[in-house]
Amino acid sequence: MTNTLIGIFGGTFDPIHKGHLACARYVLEHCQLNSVRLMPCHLPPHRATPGVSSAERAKMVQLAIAGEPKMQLESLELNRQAPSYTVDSLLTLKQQHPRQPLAFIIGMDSLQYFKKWHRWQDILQLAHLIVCRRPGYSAEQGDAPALLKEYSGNLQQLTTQEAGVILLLNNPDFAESATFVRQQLPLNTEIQAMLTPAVMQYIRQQRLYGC
Ligand SMILES: Nc1ncnc2c1ncn2[C@@H]1O[C@H](COP(=O)(O)OP(=O)(O)OP(=O)(O)O)[C@@H](O)[C@H]1O
Ligand SMILES: O=C(O)c1ccc[n+]([C@@H]2O[C@H](COP(=O)([O-])O)[C@@H](O)[C@H]2O)c1
Repeated sequence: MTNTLIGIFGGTFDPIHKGHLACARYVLEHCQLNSVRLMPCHLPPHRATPGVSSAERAKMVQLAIAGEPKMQLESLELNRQAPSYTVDSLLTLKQQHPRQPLAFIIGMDSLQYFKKWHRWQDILQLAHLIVCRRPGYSAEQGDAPALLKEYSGNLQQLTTQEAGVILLLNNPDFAESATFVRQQLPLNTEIQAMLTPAVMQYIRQQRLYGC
C-alpha cells in the first residue's frame, strides 16, 4: 500500500484547547501526514451530552485551526442524529477513500477504555490508532497493556498495513484538559492561556462556560 495515510482526530472538543492542537501538530510532524482532520462528535457515545452544541464546538474547532494549514474540520458526525460511534464514521470515511489507510488519533485516557467502545474490533479492522501520551494516564492501566501487546506497531506499518496497528507516540506532556477548562475558566483568568485567542473571544461572545 503506497497511498497517503488519512489522520482523523475525533473529540468532543468542549472546548478545543492547546493540548488538542499540540497533539495534532505532533502527529503531523512525527507520522509524516499531509493533514489531520479534526472531527467533533455530535452526541458523544460515552459521556453526557455537552451543554455546548456540536455546532458551537465545531465553530471553535474552525477558529482554533484557522492558522494551521495542515488541519481541517471533518464535519461528518455533526448531522448524524445518533450516538457518534467512531466505527460508523470510519465506515463512511472508508467508503469515501477506499484506497487510503485511516489512522484515528486518541489520547492515552481513551486507549485505557477502548475495549468498551462500540464494535472496537471493527474499528481496528478499519483503521490504525495513533495514541498520544497524556499526563496522569499510564500505558500500564486499563485496556492499554493488552491492546499494546496485541496490536502495537511502528510508523512504517501505518502505511504498509491497511489497519489494525496501534502506534504509541513519545510526545511530551500536554497538560491541558477540557474538563479543567470548563471548571476553571469562569474562576481564573489564567486558564484562558489554554485556549487560542480566537476561541476565547468566541466563548466570551457566546457566553459559554459561564463566561
Ligand atoms: N492534553 C492531552 N494530551 C493527550 N491527549 C489529549 C489531550 N487532551 C485531549 N486529548 C485526547 O483528545 C481526544 C479528544 O479529547 P476531548 O475532546 O475529550 O478533550 P479532553 O480534554 O479529554 O476533554 P474532557 O476533559 O472533557 O474529557 C481524546 O482522545 C483525548 O484523549
Ligand atoms: O465509538 C465509541 O464507542 C466511542 C466511545 C468513546 C469515544 N469515542 C470517540 O473518541 C473520541 C474522543 O472521545 P472523547 O469523549 O474523549 O471526546 C471522539 O471522537 C468520540 O466520539 C468513540
